[in-house]
Amino acid sequence: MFHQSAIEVQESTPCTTLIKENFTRISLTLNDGFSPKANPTLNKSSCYIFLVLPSFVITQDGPPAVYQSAEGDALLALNADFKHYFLVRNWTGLPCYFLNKPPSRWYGIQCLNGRVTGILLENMGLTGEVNVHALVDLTELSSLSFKNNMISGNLMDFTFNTKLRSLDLSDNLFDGPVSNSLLGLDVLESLQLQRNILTGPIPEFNQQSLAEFNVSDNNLSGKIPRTSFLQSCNSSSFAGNPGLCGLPTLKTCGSAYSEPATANNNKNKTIAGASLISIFVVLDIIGLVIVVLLFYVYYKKAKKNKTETKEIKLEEQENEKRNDKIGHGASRPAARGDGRKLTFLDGVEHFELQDLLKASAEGLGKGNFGNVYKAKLENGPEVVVKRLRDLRPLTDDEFAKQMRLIADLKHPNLLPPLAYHFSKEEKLMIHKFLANGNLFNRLFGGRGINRIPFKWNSRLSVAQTVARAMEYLHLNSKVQNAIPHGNLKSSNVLLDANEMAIVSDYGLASLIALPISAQRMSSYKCPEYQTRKRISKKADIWCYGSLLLELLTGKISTYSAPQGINGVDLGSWIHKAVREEWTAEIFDLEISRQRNAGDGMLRLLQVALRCCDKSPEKRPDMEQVVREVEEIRICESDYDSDFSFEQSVSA
Ligand SMILES: Nc1ncnc2c1ncn2[C@@H]1O[C@H](COP(=O)(O)OP(=O)(O)OP(=O)(O)O)[C@@H](O)[C@H]1O
Repeated sequence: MFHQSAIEVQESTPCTTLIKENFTRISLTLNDGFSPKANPTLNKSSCYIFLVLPSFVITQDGPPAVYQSAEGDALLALNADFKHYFLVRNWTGLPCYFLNKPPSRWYGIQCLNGRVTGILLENMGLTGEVNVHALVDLTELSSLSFKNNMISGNLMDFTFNTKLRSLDLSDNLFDGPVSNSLLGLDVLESLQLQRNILTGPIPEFNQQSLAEFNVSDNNLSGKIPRTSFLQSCNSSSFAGNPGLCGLPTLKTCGSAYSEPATANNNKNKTIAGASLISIFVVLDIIGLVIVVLLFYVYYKKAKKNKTETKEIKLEEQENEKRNDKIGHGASRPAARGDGRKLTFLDGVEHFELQDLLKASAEGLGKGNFGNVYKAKLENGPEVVVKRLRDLRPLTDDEFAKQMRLIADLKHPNLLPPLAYHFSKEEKLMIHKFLANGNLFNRLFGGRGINRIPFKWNSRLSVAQTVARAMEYLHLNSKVQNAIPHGNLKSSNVLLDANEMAIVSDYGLASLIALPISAQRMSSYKCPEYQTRKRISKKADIWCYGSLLLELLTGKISTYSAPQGINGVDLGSWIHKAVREEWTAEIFDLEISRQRNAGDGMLRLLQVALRCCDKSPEKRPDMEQVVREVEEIRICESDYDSDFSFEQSVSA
């Protein structure tokens, strides 16, 4: 039983203040969309607080529980770090509020008795840095998974999460050391930290509870501690950390990692040490002189940097003001200093960086490597400006060389860069603007009543032109140490005014640091990279096959799904469909109804499946692919009729 009373809140009364001042423990019953943190002041007409007495929530499936505002606040702070459009809309109201079924409506949050016990936010493309202290108030947390996102920053402090059993932060961009606070988690059963950018030594994990442990593919270094738990792990748990040594890996450690001294050799060391004291005194003096010198140099440098930072800030403010003046919401690229110039790859200066900054700009989207803007130059063309971030450290010359190599690839179905800008603060690529959008949107966007059908002939033509462009790249690319395209997917196939496919975003793999390209580029999603960390130009072929599967099925593939959208593992799905003989459902209805399309669709499907073969060696090369897709004839008539499957798919 509980009693309700309602008080009307004065206009502009901060709800949090009211709660704190009047009641020690209260529960709130409010409309969705309320969050004490997000809406500290509520409107008089919309804010009624129903006090629930006694002061705890009666849960329907457990003992009474107190609403933990600190837990709610901790989750909202996480939400603010991620700024994920879905979570921002979904995490409203109160988490773990049990008066209504289902008990928790916050996506990814598990609750028990009104407390947060689990956070499962996997494969969502989450970005941002999580505060190190983000979890201190989530003391009932038993499982946490941020698996396969793009979260960066140091690992969190887990000191207060003593009930944590399962922690999965794999496939992210966490850097810095493995937190020692993990050693205090006595019930931890599974720790998955693989495929991040963690550095430093492995702490001495030895909890009895631990059953699963993986820190592979980071940048960890030093000798693996000789605790019984770590020594019982398989060497694959440590693989892909070039700096790690000692058992269970096969890499022996050099003398720098020798065992701690025993009592016996301590004695010897003491004797030898006495004779070395005088040497150390001399070395100390030399060291002191070096330290003083270093301080002096550092001080001079810091002073210089401070002046430079101030200059940059002033310049950015100036740019922002200028953008405001011409009324553009998007924060656009700023550039400064000596590098205040654009380099045109055809050798002719068409406009200046300043013209670009003055032009009216419109955000086109946020790619995996930075924001993309359309800029309309005064009396000039419309261009696309791509701000590149997360590049590996490159000199001016290295960047210029890669740009030149990319620009030298000339084919009617490739979109070369027009110009670039390289400075310490900003790396930009400029392309011609193509007005008809990209293949991803053409295939999957606007599937409503007003949709203009994307007919078989157009799809086949896209398949053929993309194949030709890819063949050219494979035969001519000289971009160093990288697969020729590296990021082929439907959003990187643009359409010109005649729906002709133009392939973009090629050759960038050489500019991006490996852990980042492995996270974000479509070619790294191929099976051989997922299982064995192997990558070759055959990954491009796999991407091409995956693109064909999207064209044929009208379904979004996991390999190209943008952040926040779930795709389908199309290769497995089709094999299942073939096995279970419901082949007619494989093809997108928009094309399967078309007369004469059947034979061509089946042949293209066979090419696609061979390109997607799990074994890279069995995939055809691009020349062979071009021959096969060009043999498929464009239909003379492109009208709809019932198409029945007389042939079976032999995959
Ligand atoms: N030259 C262009 N003309 C028209 N639209 C473009 C052009 N270049 C990019 N776009 C559009 O801008 C958006 C962002 O492009 P971008 O290539 O950065 O991101 P993405 O393809 O989603 O991911 P990735 O960074 O992995 O390539 C996409 O919708 C893309 O189609």
